[in-house]
Amino acid sequence: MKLFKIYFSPTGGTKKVADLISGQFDFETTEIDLSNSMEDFSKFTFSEKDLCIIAVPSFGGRVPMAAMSNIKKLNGNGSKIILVATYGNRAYEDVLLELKDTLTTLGFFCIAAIASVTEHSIMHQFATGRPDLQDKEELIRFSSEIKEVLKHGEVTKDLYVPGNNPYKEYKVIPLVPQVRQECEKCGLCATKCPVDAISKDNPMLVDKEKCISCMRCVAICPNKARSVNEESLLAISKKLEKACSERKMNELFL
Ligand SMILES: Cc1cc2nc3c(=O)[nH]c(=O)nc-3n(C[C@H](O)[C@H](O)[C@H](O)COP(=O)(O)O)c2cc1C
Repeated sequence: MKLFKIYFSPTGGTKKVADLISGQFDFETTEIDLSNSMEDFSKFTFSEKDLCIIAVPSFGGRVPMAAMSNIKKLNGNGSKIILVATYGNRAYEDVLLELKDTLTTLGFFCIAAIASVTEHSIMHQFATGRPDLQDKEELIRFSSEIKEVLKHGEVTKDLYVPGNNPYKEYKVIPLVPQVRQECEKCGLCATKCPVDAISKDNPMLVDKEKCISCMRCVAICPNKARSVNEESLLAISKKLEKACSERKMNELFL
């Protein structure tokens, strides 16, 4: 059995979770980074003998569009798949259902789903430091349960995952990171932007229409030259404080 670890992880939280889960399976592993705009996603071939793990963050309760457009280039060919939604302690709403619907149509067999809380990539005061030790133990336990089900061939035919269809309408978060003088135009952000929103010739130039506010450029800038507007951040944080503050649990659907 081969394992494919497929993820969209602009700031690394989702990848941490995907790494943790895939690390529990002792199979030869191929990584597929859905944020790599240079990748040819149609080249990957899966079979009934394979196991895939797909992990994406909740962006407004939906699968990020940039991830979805690359997911749609995959061909499952009967491969089993574990669905993972990460979220910043507010809600993941329709992410697992959207993943399940899409991947089933693409020929994958959804055998399990996990919702995992990870530090909020915009408002870091929510779910700070997660996945923490307790999360890690839970994710390892979830993986063991999935392994048991696989071992005994007791996989459910029609996996239940929460969510609504029609899916929640995606509301764009109006937070395009700004560039400050510290920018040395090294171009790292332009190379790593999942939607090519930053000019490679002049990284000070950002296409606001293309930007998905994923915060990758903010997270990876070696000079910390990118940040979101403090006032807007404060206003959004205040709005979400109640919904995000109480510790949410990770969940397993089998
Ligand atoms: C544009 C955007 C929208 C988000 N929407 C939600 C949301 O609806 N609910 C939530 O709990 N967290 C939300 N988050 C937080 C992310 O889901 C969470 O931080 C995730 O771990 C980010 O993954 P990454 O570290 O792999 O980039 C959002 C983050 C971004 C950047």
